[in-house]
Amino acid sequence: MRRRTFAVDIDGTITENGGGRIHLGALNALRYMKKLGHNVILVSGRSSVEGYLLSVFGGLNTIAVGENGGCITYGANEHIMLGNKETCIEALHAIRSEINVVEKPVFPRMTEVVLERTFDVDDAVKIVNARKMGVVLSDSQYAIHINSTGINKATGFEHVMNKMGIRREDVIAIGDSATDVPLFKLSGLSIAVGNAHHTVKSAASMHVESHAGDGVVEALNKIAPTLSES
Ligand SMILES: O=C(O)COP(=O)(O)O
Ligand SMILES: [Mg+2]
Repeated sequence: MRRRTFAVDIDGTITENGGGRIHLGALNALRYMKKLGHNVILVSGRSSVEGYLLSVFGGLNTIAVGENGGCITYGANEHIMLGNKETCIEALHAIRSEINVVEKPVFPRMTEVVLERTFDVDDAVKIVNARKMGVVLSDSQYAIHINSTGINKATGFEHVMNKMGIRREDVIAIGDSATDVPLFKLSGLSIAVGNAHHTVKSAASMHVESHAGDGVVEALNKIAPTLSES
């Protein structure tokens, strides 16, 4: 059997709703993929520790890419950090001098700044680009992230691919928002769940009708016949 690697988003993908509750059918289906011998790795804008703990308790590969690609956790004391949080904080101050923004109450971040979705991202992008601040902003539909330039879910997941010798053609990405698009482009097969914006669906190789966790179950059922190919 050809081992595939599922790179799976969390919020809006393996959850039941915006509240973050895990869709047990989706988790069960992903755990079954792991049982078949495939890799299943969470790639999220959440902290890498949240993703790591979910991977442990969820029975997936005990690796997690968090902070929108800025931090990869391989174990309790093994964290790889990509990006410079100081630069992101400077950008926050620059944005805040012109726009009212609120930091989202999330678990501590090592490499990025996370904001509530209470402002127009494009307005903030104009501010940081005009000042050439070396950051990128992205909206996961759950939060707005300020990461160092060049840091996104693809760069974070590439660290895992290099460490594990995973080929792009063997990666299957599943996600729901703009922050998953870099991962889609990196993957041999990418799947957008039904609640994804049409621009996200267009960036994926396929999309399903069902939303979030139900969409993950639908997607895995759809591609199951191809997974047994060598
Ligand atoms: O943006 C976040 O913090 C979480 O969102 P994600 O799991 O969909 O990447
Ligand atoms: Mg998401």
